[in-house]
Amino acid sequence: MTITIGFIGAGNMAGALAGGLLARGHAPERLALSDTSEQQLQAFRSQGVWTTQDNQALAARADVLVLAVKPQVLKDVLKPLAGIVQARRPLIVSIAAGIPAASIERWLGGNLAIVRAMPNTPALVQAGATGLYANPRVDETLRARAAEILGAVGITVWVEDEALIDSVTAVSGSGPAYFFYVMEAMVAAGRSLGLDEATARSLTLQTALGAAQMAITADAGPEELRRRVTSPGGTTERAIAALDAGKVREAFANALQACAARGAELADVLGGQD
Ligand SMILES: NC(=O)C1=CN([C@@H]2O[C@H](COP(=O)(O)OP(=O)(O)OC[C@H]3O[C@@H](n4cnc5c(N)ncnc54)[C@H](O)[C@@H]3O)[C@@H](O)[C@H]2O)C=CC1
Ligand SMILES: O=C(O)[C@@H]1CCC=N1
Repeated sequence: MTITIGFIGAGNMAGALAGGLLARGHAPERLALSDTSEQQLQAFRSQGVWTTQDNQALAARADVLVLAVKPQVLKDVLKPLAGIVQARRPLIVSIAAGIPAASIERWLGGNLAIVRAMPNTPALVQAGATGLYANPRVDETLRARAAEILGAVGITVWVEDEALIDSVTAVSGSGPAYFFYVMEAMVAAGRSLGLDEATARSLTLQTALGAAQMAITADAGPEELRRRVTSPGGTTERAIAALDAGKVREAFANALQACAARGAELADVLGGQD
């Protein structure tokens, strides 16, 4: 891509995405990052990426403007950029959880091509999963461009209903945290069964990796794969019965519901008028 991709906010997710683009061979001089914190920019500047603490200067050179600040500060970050954005008309790619495309468009002066993207932190190890939604002003070329940027760090899927971005957030955006939570619980349980920390940890993590690799490559879905582990009258059966008795499925349903609802709440609280 010969276009310049500019990131506003150079934190965890922007770092992962920019790192993925560099690893894919995107020219460093075609990347630009801005952040109020100079410390966040140093590592990228040393790789030849253009950096600034001035968001206006960043917006003045970006063909694609990736919004990677927290949802709580997005409005204040964008409003001063409306003039420069209206003059340059970059593709806007927002990774901010909850904030509707219409709010972003309004804060930036209207009539803009906007993609909402919901990536996740495994992007840091090129194993990300991103859901994408495009507003009606995004044509096929711009769709391909957005998918190429997010595709540098993992898989991408499109949703055609913006409300489904909150569902994507519930499954994959926040999803890594659920798996880490399960890992924490398994390590702790392994320790209480007499394993030392290092042993419980390495067995847990390798099992998570193996299960994910199997689930991605196998000829069968997770339910069948689970059945193949579960010998009738054996040990796994007892474990799954205990998980069912603990209503773990219901807990996951509630967790994802709460996550998606928080996305909608952020839209109401932070994305409202003005
Ligand atoms: N962390 C995650 O798992 C995911 C985060 N997101 C979204 O990505 C966005 C960024 O999240 P993280 O990277 O985790 O946060 P972060 O806190 O690591 O990065 C945000 C960066 O924005 C900078 N910043 C703050 N005010 C600024 C301003 N006025 N101008 C320029 N830079 C400014 C901060 O210094 C910081 O480096 C959020 O909107 C979040 O909803 C989306 C998917 C997953
Ligand atoms: O927790 C959050 O709000 C962000 C969005 C998805 C993952 N982290």
